[in-house]
Formats: sequence, C-alpha cells, structure tokens
Amino acid sequence: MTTALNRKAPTAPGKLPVLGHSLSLLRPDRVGYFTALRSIGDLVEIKIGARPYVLLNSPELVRDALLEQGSSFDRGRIFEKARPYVGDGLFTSQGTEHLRQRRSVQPAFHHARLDSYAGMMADIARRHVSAWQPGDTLNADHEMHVLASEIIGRTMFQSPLAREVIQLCSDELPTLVQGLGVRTVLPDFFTQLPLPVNRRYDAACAKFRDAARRLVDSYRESGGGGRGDFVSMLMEARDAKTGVAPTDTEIRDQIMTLLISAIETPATTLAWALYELASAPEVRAQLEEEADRVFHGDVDLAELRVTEAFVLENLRLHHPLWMLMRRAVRPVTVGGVHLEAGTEVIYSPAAMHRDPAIFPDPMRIRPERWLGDGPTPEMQRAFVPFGLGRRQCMGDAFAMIQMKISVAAVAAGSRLSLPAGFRPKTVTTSVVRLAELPMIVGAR
Ligand code: HEM
Repeated sequence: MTTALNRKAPTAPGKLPVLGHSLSLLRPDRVGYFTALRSIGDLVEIKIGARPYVLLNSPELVRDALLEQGSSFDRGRIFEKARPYVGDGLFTSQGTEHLRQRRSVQPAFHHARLDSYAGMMADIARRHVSAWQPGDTLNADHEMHVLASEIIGRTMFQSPLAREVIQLCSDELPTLVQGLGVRTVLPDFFTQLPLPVNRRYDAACAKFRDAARRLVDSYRESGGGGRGDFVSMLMEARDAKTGVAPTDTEIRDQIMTLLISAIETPATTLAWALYELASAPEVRAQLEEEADRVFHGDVDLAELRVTEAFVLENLRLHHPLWMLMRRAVRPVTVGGVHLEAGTEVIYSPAAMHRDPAIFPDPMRIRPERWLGDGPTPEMQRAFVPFGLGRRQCMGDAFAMIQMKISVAAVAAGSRLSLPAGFRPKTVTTSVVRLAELPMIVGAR
C-alpha cells in the first residue's frame, strides 16, 4: 500500500535530550503508549537515544512492510542486541543465509513430528498438573515457565543433559529476557556500565552458552546424531548445494535460538491464560466441560475448540511481544513516507490486537470471537500473533498445540483461584508479563 505522497512521520511527544523516547519505552504500560500514539498517526517517529525509529501503527502498514515489501526489510536493533546470546543463528541471520538456516531447521516443525510431540506434551502437562495439591499456593508464572521448559527440553533434546537445560531455562530465562528488553530501548553506552542488570544478563548469557556447548559436545562424544531430535537433525543436515554440514558453533547458536524463542512466549501467554481462567467463571466452566469430554488418552486436538478459542483470545489480549523491529535494506516508501535504507521500523502485535475499532470491547476475554462464524476479515488482518512474512514464527503450530494441551490439562486436573483482593500488575521486559501470579489450588 504505497502512495506518492512522500509525507514525513510526525514525532511522538515527550522526546528528551540524549535519551529521546527511551523513558516512555521503559514505562510499564508500553502497549498503552503505542495505542495512544495512534491518535497522532499510523506512522510515528520515536527516538531511542539519537537514533530514529518509525512505528507502524496499523494492520495495513504492517502487512505492507512485512508482506508486500518484505524483501526490503530485514532484522533490526533488537536482534543485534540478542547476538551475544544467540550468536549467528536463525534469529540474527539475514538474507539468503537466513533462508538457508530456516530450511535446515524446518524438519523439526514438520507436521508428522508435531503429531508425536502432542502425545509427549499431554503426558508432561498432565504429570505437571497432577503434582499440584489442593490448598497449595503456586507461583503460577514460574509453573508455566517450568512446564514450557519441560515441553521443549523433552520434545527437542533426547539427552541426559535435557534436565539441566530445563532447569537452566526455568531459572535464568527471565533474567535474559529482561536484560535483552532493557538493552533494546536504552542507548548503546548503557550496556557498558557495570550495573547489576548488565552483570546478571552477562552471567545468564554465559550459562546458556556453556549449556549449549556441553549439549553439542555430549552428542559428539556419543557418535553425533541418530536420536531423531533437534540436535541430531542439525548434525545430520547437509547444505543442499554444497553438501557441507553445519559447524558445532552453528548448531550451538540454533540451540540458543530455540531456547530463547520457544519458552518465554508460550509460558507468559499461559500465565495470563491461568489468570483469565480464574477471573471468568463462565469461561472456565466451558473449558472444564470440554476438557472432561475430550481430554483423555490420545487427544484429538481438533476437539479442543473452545480451548483453542480461549488460547487465541489470550494471544490477542495478552500478546507477549509488545515490540518487534525491522530495518530497511534499501530505500522504500511505506504509507506515503519515504524511508532511507537503514531506517528502523517498529510494530507492536500487542497494540494491534487491542484496537477497539477491530476488536470490540478489546480488554475483555471473549473466546466466542473465534467461534461460530469465526473472526471478521478485519480481525484476521489485524491478528498477527506469530508475525508475518519471511520471519514468521517457525514454532507457531507447535506453540498452539502446546498451549491448547497445557490449558486443557489445567482445566481437567485442577481448579485454580486468585487470592482475595489480587490485582494484576504487569511488568514489561522483552515481553509483557504479570509481575507475580500467586494462585491457590482447589480440587475439581
Ligand atoms: C505464544 C508462543 C509464541 C509466540 C507468540 C511467538 C511469536 C513469534 C513471532 C511474532 C515471531 C516473529 C518475530 C519477528 O517478526 O521478528 C517469532 C519467531 C520465531 N519463533 Fe515464535 N512464538 C511463539 C512460540 C514459539 C515456539 C514454541 C517456537 C519453537 C518451538 C518458536 C520458534 C520461533 C523461531 C525459531 C522464530 C524465528 C523465525 C525466523 O527468524 O525465521 N516460537 N515467534
């Protein structure tokens, strides 16, 4: 959707010397900040330090940049900030190298594999929920991190070290995600300062790198691949043109990429889902009825219709990613604004999902939006939980299965409630999450 207007994007109010809009981007309600900027325009300039970023604040502009003009954009600042942690894997690679890496990882997400993962996920989730005892008070956000870590650890790593990786992810991933979030919105000099947040981030990065290295070494010591899992698949992969195998550094970087992409987002979404389950008894009753009816033995995922609608609604209202970035690789015009090569653009799935013109009563969980006649075409265009285009989430189907199964296991196996007077408080790092989520276990 390009026009020949060549206008300039208006600058967001509240710009400070040196910091630009960094402080606005550090406030707790960053999704609300982006939503409010819609009143200024659908393209708005924001500064992080002295560097300008253009916020694309409408579904049409986001689709134009990511789909129609997708080849004109590649990774932006957020991914550079992730490089010390994830190296040069799928997350940070660009252009043809990115496409090559995507092809090499693709078999791990093939639908035939997803079917076998579903059975494992159901076992893990049922076991996890059955350990909760009536009367216990859970840190439900942590529980969902442990569950998501278990699911990745057990489905992707057939290794005695899997338990260690699961523990590391449960304990350290939030530190990493917080450090990355802070680095993205503050000027570069900040990362050089000897602050606790920087030290904790560096220490967490080192632990993950070490775990990935030991994982790769342990496969090599026992003869390489052959276990039919993620690491074996990478070890056995050969480049279609050159026949060259990936190096151990490349394999380690893909492991790191998987760990950072595959745990925090479903865990955070699931924590919100548990909060909503406890807050809306009529929705909970529907989910419990469905789980009692169909969540037995080998689960037919297609039968979990209300559960799926509930998961979609949580991805809409509580989308974990408040900001994603791209960088123009050549001069390009979006929404009538000319962007030079190198211009960084931002979009926010979370803000797009709360537009009242598209999702009436946006702050309420209403699974019925996704049932019956289904979402309207406007909703479909604005709903981008897994991104769009060449960088679209590789784990989208995996994540949907995992979240449906996790919600169904909770609905079938326990009844969680919130302590009297609990008020949700959000914190925003790289993701928007609940600051705390104490939940009391009740019997079903
Ligand atoms: C609620 C769960 C999840 C959400 C909301 C989510 C969302 C996203 C989004 C929006 C992107 C695109 C980022 C961009 O455009 O810059 C992405 C990329 C990615 N996701 Fe997910 N994701 C989820 C779960 C998962 C899981 C479970 C896996 C793996 C098992 C995974 C693997 C990946 C990978 C590898 C990429 C990078 C793709 C590339 O750069 O080519 N994600 N995810």
